[in-house]
Amino acid sequence: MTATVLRAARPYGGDPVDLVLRDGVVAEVLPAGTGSGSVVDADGLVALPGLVDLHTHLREPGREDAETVETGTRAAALGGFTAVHAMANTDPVADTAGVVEQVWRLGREAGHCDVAPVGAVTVGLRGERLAELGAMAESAARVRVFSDDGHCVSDAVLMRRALEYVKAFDGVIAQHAQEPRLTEGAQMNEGALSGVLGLKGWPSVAEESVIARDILLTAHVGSRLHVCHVSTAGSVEILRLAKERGLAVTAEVTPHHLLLDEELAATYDAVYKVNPPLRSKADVEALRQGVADGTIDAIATDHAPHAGEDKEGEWAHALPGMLGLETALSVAQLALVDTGLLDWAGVAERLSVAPARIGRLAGQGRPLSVGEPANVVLVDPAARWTVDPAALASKSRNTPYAGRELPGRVVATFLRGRATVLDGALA
Ligand SMILES: NC(=O)N[C@@H](CC(=O)O)C(=O)O
Repeated sequence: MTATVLRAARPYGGDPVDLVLRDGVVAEVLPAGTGSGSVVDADGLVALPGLVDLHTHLREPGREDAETVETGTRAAALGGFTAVHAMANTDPVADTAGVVEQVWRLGREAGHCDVAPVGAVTVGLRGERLAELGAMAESAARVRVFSDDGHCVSDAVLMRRALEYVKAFDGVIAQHAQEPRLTEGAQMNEGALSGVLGLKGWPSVAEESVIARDILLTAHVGSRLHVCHVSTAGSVEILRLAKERGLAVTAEVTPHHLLLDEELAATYDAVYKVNPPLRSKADVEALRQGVADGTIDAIATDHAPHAGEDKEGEWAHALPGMLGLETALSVAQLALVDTGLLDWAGVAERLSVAPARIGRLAGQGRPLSVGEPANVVLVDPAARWTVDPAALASKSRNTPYAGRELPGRVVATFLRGRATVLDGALA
């Protein structure tokens, strides 16, 4: 097979080299300008391992009007991702081997990136009895991450059983930490602003109390817990304590919680309505620090496409959720790299290495060294682009960054040596 030479690419932002991709792996790492093969000019571009998303809503089956596996994974590749975890809150819910295999197969057929289906923890996400976790783990989809995302596994006995069950196949329970009674009817962050705007508040303690309980349960049964989209300073503090004790807990934060805050609710534009809600400026700062010091292991998009009618009209009636796949790397650069909190190696760790490790995805999140799978993204950190919702590959338009200029552009993405994106467009 002809080699592809990523000419003068800068792995992790370091010195330029020629990365030679052949037969699906990084075949050689040579002095810049010396590799031979089909050349991609990567001068000035940062090379990172292909990004891995722990939290993507692909909406298929059930809401193909908002997204499909094909359109969602296309958006993923354009965002620099070589693998995504597809959330289970589909219709039907991904709570059986049949549904997760269907999603996994659709991902293979689309071919834009690997799709790792997430299995539901409970049947129908109803929080009443465990789904067939073992059958999903043993299916062709090889499920390792289980989540009732959008719904919290609030029953302590069920949560304990789920944590115990997944130990058998090294699975992880990804908890959407939201105490249901404390968040009934909640619309935005609880605080002075929610009072002023007349929108029912979602208190931080609704998230923090579940995280604290789950950490204790995990420690008790000796299992693995992952906390989805952490959004408060208090959650970061609890996670920091748990990690100091060496507990097997990991956590993710979304790009939007690292950049946007609750003041956007004052627009009453439901594009800013999301679950968990945008928080205070102090929370945003604590989340950034948490990512920088490793308390938060991963950045995960929570890409949540919604059809136009579900986001129009009154805030209280709109569905929560924002697009994320095509802007994640740019937002990470803006919030973390350009602020000096993280270098490119840190970005690779949070957006590729850690999510692959947490999801137990073989062949993803690997170093850019000889013999490793050639999953690579090339990003131009000097580029600037203005987000045009109509130009996104996602089937939905609910980006919170419409009209906003962002730094950093994905130039190319390679999945096992094959270009899925070249010159910023689908290959
Ligand atoms: N994150 C979101 O705001 N929305 C999620 C589900 C959810 O977490 O409520 C979705 O599926 O749209």
